[in-house]
Amino acid sequence: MGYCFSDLTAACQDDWRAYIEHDFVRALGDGTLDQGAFRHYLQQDYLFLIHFARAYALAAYKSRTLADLRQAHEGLRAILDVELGLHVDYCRDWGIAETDLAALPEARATLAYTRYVLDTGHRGDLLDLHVALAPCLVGYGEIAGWLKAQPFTVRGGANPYDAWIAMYESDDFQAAMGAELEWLDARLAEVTPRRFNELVEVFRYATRLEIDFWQMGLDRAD
Ligand SMILES: Cc1ncc(CO)c(N)n1
Repeated sequence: MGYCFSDLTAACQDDWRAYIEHDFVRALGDGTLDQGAFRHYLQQDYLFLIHFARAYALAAYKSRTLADLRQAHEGLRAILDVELGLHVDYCRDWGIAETDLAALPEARATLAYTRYVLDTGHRGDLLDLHVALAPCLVGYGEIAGWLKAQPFTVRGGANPYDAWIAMYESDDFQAAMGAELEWLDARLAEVTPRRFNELVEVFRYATRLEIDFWQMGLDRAD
């Protein structure tokens, strides 16, 4: 006993690295990503963020303490007031209007990932739901840090994706990731080996679905 978040990534190391170091991420870093692929990703990410917000509403419903309820409320507020607002502005800069976003058909990879998270939350408890959400929040924070450390990463005006990287390396996003890690470490410290193995499976599926999400962008898959 006495698990922590890094035990989850260690238990699915190959999938975790394949997600963090995906070709989509590398091409964002060196600025060579196909712009049509990025636009497709941005559109699907709008739909993703709407379901991500719903998952925090589910976390509120699943909360047994006032502290957990407040945390879920803050997560939902941050997605609605900050992340989705930034996303809509950012899409506009890429020539995608908000009215177009609202009418988008959902790609299968978006559907699979978001509904997996919501289903995991419905059938499980708050910890299952947080573990299913961890690849999103912790993963993107780690991706920003990984890109920063890569020699091929181009920053500033020479990289059309610089603002995307900056969003996830921002103090706000990194602080949200830190708070989530703290919450997960406290809960994982108390689980049995059997429960930990169940959570590893949830984490592995969610990580694989994040890999599929990057690939969906690269392939412009519907
Ligand atoms: C698919 C996906 N995962 C994670 C994040 C980070 O919030 C995002 N915006 N999109």
